[in-house]
Amino acid sequence: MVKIAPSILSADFSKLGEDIRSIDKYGADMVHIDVMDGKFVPNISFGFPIIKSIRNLTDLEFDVHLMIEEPTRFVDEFIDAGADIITIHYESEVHIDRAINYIKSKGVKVGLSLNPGTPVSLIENLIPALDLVLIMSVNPGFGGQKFIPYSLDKIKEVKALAEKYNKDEMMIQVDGGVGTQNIKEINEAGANVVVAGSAVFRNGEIEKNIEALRKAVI
Ligand SMILES: O=C(CO)[C@@H](O)[C@H](O)COP(=O)(O)O
Ligand SMILES: [Co+2]
Repeated sequence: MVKIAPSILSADFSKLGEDIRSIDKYGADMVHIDVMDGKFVPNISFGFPIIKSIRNLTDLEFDVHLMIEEPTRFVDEFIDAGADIITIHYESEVHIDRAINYIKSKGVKVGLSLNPGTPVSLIENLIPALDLVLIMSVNPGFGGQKFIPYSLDKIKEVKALAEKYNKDEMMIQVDGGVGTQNIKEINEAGANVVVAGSAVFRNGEIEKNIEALRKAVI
């Protein structure tokens, strides 16, 4: 069963607490939290205070996606704010292996994200250390973009590496442009977690939208 991680970047921030309770109530599997610094990506989203303010609203895992330069600088603060999974971008650290090991040493799950233009082959040696690989199916920075079709090939490549290194429990997560129109083929390609922002929060119809995603993957 594919897991659904709503991206709160698309939530209604005038009632964020209500939206967090709704995604929990209507069956989300984790909360995807997109942190953007305006440098690594051309957008700025939110940081520690927002994450702290919603932490006690749900027991769902906080899946924190760091689209920031040199994320290792702030790992401790994101953990203090409530992160359960910290995903950093391959492109955001010179010594990505050290960054991964540092996050692991803190006892939280570690994910590695690849931009659409970054080949899967570059991360093969890192697979054994990872709890999650995040395949960006849009160029990072904004919700509501269109799914990039060749992402399906990258999902299959990551799936093959997970099998090669006996990482059956590794999360293969896809992020960007996921909806009822493509969730089934994304899951069949090998993804076991999908991030969905606009597809979940569209028109504020959270229950209906999550149900439609669940139905579309059957
Ligand atoms: O990390 C990102 C964007 O950079 C994603 O998590 C988006 O926020 C997903 O939004 P949709 O494409 O599902 O609307
Ligand atoms: Co994201």
